Amino acid sequence: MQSMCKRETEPHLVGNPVYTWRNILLGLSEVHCLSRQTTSETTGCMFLNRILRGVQSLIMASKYNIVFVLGGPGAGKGTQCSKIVDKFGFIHLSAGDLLREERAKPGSEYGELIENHIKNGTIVPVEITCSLLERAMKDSGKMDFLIDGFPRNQNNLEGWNKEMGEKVNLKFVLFFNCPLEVCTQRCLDRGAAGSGRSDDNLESLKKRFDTYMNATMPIIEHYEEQDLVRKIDATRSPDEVFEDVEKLFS
Ligand SMILES: Nc1ncnc2c1ncn2[C@@H]1O[C@H](COP(=O)(O)OP(=O)(O)OP(=O)(O)O)[C@@H](O)[C@H]1O
Ligand SMILES: Nc1ccn([C@@H]2O[C@H](COP(=O)(O)O)[C@@H](O)[C@H]2O)c(=O)n1
Repeated sequence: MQSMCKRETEPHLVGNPVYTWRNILLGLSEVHCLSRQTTSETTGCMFLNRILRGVQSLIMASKYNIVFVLGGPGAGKGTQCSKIVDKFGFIHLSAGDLLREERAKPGSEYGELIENHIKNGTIVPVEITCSLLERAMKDSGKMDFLIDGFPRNQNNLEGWNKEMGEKVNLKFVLFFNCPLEVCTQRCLDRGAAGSGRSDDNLESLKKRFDTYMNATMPIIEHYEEQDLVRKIDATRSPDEVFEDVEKLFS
């Protein structure tokens, strides 16, 4: 049977609501025509597949698109995220920034706990971080997010998967690879330039690196096994790093 109308089947359109509804309606109208004609089972399956693709596309369109951004303290995650935002219109949510904001709220029930974790370079329980992230996502009214500095340990990963796993489409994990010495110097310079961060000092940095090596690297390895990690050499200048980054979003 001849196709009644040209359909869009390009993979990049999957998730696009117009494409989704168009394919569902075309599939349904073809099934309707088929039911009035004698035709093979194979052709029927083809049209059913088309409908299923449309439904799948609809489900994808209703999910948040996520890129996790990971790397050591000072690797340049925030710097690159702001360039991605400018060029590709994502919403940047930094888990660390959200925790610092929560800590600063007068009367926050978690303020003290968050400050203790930040100073010690340890990781705040996922229930707190995940709910801050989900609230920020909902409040933005947008669908495409860079989630910077998350998931940082097994507890982050499990809590996120439980609460958000079904609501998101994880596109990839952007990993800024940078040696400890370079990262340390960047954070110390940031502190000296007046970042005001209670953890841009040598004592906190040692603890943050410990957490990074022992708790965050296994998470990156976990995503590597799923072929989701896009590793970038973050030792170069911000513009040079971005040349590689933008290729992943184009
Ligand atoms: N490619 C780069 N070369 C040199 N300096 C950089 C580069 N990228 C960022 N910086 C500087 O290093 C410091 C840390 O950068 P940034 O805040 O982007 O890192 P981060 O990975 O988000 O850090 P953190 O995890 O501690 O929040 C900043 O002062 C920033 O200006
Ligand atoms: N998922 C996270 C992210 C951050 N933290 C705490 O915030 C500190 C600063 O994080 P940056 O990403 O801004 O460097 C970090 O050392 C943690 O104490 C967290 O608990 N969970």
